[in-house]
Amino acid sequence: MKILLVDDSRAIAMVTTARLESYGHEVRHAINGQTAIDLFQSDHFDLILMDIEMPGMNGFETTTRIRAQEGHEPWAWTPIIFVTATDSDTNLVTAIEAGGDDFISKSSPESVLQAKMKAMTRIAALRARLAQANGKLQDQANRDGLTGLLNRRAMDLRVDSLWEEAVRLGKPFSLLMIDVDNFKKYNDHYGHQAGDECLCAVAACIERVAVQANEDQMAPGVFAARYGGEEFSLVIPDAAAGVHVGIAMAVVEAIAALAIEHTSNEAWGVVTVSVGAACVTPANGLVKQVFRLADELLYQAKDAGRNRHESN
Ligand SMILES: Nc1nc2c(ncn2[C@@H]2O[C@H](COP(=O)(O)OP(=O)(O)OP(=O)(O)O)[C@@H](O)[C@H]2O)c(=O)[nH]1
Repeated sequence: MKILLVDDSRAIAMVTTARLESYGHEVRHAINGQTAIDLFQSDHFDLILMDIEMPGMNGFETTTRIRAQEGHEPWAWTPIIFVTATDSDTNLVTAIEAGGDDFISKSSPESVLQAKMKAMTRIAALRARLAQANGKLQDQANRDGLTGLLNRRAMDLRVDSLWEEAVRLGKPFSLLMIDVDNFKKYNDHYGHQAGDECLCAVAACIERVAVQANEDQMAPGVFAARYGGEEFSLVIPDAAAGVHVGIAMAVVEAIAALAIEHTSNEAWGVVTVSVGAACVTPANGLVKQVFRLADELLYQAKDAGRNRHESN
């Protein structure tokens, strides 16, 4: 385990560190409460061993502050064991109230410290697995099950905060609505399963355009999402005026270049998309107006014959 040892006595800290290292743990020492908080902010620990009596900020207050910091992160909980010379019931109650998990006396035999470390190692391993599982679940909740792109809910959440920032800083904000042309006919002709595969290929292609635009520094932070059905979005949070037009053009060309056969998309014979590309600069008003504008432009692209983009 990686342990943060908080103790105002260098001599005691040296002895404890040597013991813990001999059990195979990695130890960082904080000489006071503030240093402990600073280290906690900049590093990750599996366990904190916290002295109670320290000059200035004592162990209880340090713990309360650490817990307050953890409160900002869902699922974060670092076990804290108080280590003290005064092994009183009052100390135990205060320790738990302050957010501690256990209590050990400085006079405890080595075997007790060793046993507690074993128990904490198990908890640390469990926490790591839980954090990993939660991360995976969180990611799954944000992804569209078919295409793997961000889903509508995750996109809306991101758009809300990006829009707020763009309005606050007076930055441009662009949005592309991308719709597969004559997709009902594709399903009718090739079947629903083939339709699903086609949507996956289209999604991957849109994602590639987004990654490329990011890598080229053309549109930092651009991301793709499945808006719903056969409709996708590209959100461009901050790009120079006109960049949305270039990206819209790139999407239209890249999808046609996939050359996925679609005989009922008569003018082209392959799968194509239409794109409505809206840019508001500087961002102002409500974000739903940008969606409405992108939708209007998309319908103009459909009316004008499909396999094209319309931009403002
Ligand atoms: N295979 C498959 N089809 C889907 C999925 N989601 C939506 N669709 C189909 O997408 C089709 C969309 O049809 P329409 O809204 O009529 O649009 P369109 O045929 O693409 O015509 P235009 O948009 O005018 O070019 C419908 O047939 C939906 O069933 C999906 O996840 N998988």
